[in-house]
Amino acid sequence: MTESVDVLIIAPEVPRYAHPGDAGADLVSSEHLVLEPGERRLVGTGVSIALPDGFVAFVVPRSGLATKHGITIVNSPGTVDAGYRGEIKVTLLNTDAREPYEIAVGDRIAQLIVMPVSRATFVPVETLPGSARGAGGFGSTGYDSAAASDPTSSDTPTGANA
Ligand SMILES: O=c1ccn([C@H]2C[C@H](O)[C@@H](COP(=O)(O)OP(=O)(O)OP(=O)(O)O)O2)c(=O)[nH]1
Ligand SMILES: [Mg+2]
Repeated sequence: MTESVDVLIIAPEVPRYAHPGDAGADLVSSEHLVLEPGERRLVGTGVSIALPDGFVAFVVPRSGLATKHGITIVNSPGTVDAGYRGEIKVTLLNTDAREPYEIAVGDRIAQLIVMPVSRATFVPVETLPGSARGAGGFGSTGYDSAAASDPTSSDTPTGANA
């Protein structure tokens, strides 16, 4: 599916997909900066978009920057709402304990994933329907590959009448 997205160009270039079939279009830095170890900075991309209603764009890190230089995005995935018309910016963080990281204008610093999104209508209820998982989370299924939830576990309703 190729969605047409209006883009206001301030940056050196339109966000590009490196290869056919890539999910993320690269976002470039519109500024020169040096991220010191442990430093975070809001970095402009020079790009503003108008997503079709019913779509969202996620701002996510590039794996090469993460693996080789410890550069990540504090609020990954950053959420670009369909109604947003401001410049897309990226809150980069240098997680390297020792090395600063220099970014030049035009360097690809993040990637943008455009995808359909549904909006929920939240309906207040007294009790939620039961489920195999129930309220289990945060490591409730254990850690080793052999650990598995008990398939015979009963569905446990939650909420006021639990
Ligand atoms: O990484 C990001 C995340 C968000 N945004 C822009 C697009 C988004 O539509 C708007 C609001 O984002 P979010 O809702 O995450 O921020 P907030 O702190 O809740 O601000 P607001 O009160 O404006 O919603 O900021 C970015 O440019 N980059
Ligand atoms: Mg918000």
